[in-house]
Amino acid sequence: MNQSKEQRILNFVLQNAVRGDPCSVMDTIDKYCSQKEWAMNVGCEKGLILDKTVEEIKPSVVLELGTYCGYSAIRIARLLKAGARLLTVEFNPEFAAIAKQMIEFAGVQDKVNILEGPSEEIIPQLKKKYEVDTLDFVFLDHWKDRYSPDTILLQECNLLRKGSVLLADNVICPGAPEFLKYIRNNPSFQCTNYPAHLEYMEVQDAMEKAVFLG
Ligand SMILES: O=c1[nH]cnc2c(O)c(F)c(-c3ccc(F)cc3)c(-c3ccc(F)cc3)c12
Ligand SMILES: [Mg+2]
Repeated sequence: MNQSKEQRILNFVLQNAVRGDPCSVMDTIDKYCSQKEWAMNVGCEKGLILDKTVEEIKPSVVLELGTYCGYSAIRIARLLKAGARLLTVEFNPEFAAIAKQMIEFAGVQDKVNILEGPSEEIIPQLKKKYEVDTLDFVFLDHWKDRYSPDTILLQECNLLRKGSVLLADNVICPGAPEFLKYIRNNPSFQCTNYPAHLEYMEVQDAMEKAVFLG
């Protein structure tokens, strides 16, 4: 049975990156996806915006929606302080299996917990099943139509506290107009837009940061 693109990306990393070196894994994925096969990793330009946000917040508990191959999970986990943890949600079991291997190869598995399933089912379980009190940082990178319902769900589940930061990928390409309308018109959020480019392409994209004001 021929391999998936995601399996090819993993194999390229296993053969070319340095085990236990997160930057080497990120660089190797970026190399493969810019030179051989495009894939929807956040990439290096938007990845820098993600890095700066994580470094600014110094979060203890992070939620990522949309693991894919684990690129941004590795990107975030490498910056987390001792004892801090990343919960990353992926509904596609093939992607989750690839991400698990990618995260282990990078050596950040002790900081990362991959939760397989739809975000709308997992978010309500975070407090009781995953012992989360509140989230310091949420990276939305799953499916644009889920951005606003999941943001509402996070609030309903009391998972946000004053100062919790949301960062959403792809608000221009493919675009999340409903989310932008919701979050920018909501007095409980302070929004900032970060123009960038679609990963590995010369196409406009942007990330939106939203700080929960409580
Ligand atoms: O779905 C996504 N989740 C997270 N990040 C994504 C991302 O960073 C992307 F760049 C794209 C993208 C954008 C433009 C394009 F042409 C192809 C894919 C997608 C995406 C959008 C529509 C789909 F039908 C499938 C994938 C996603
Ligand atoms: Mg994305």
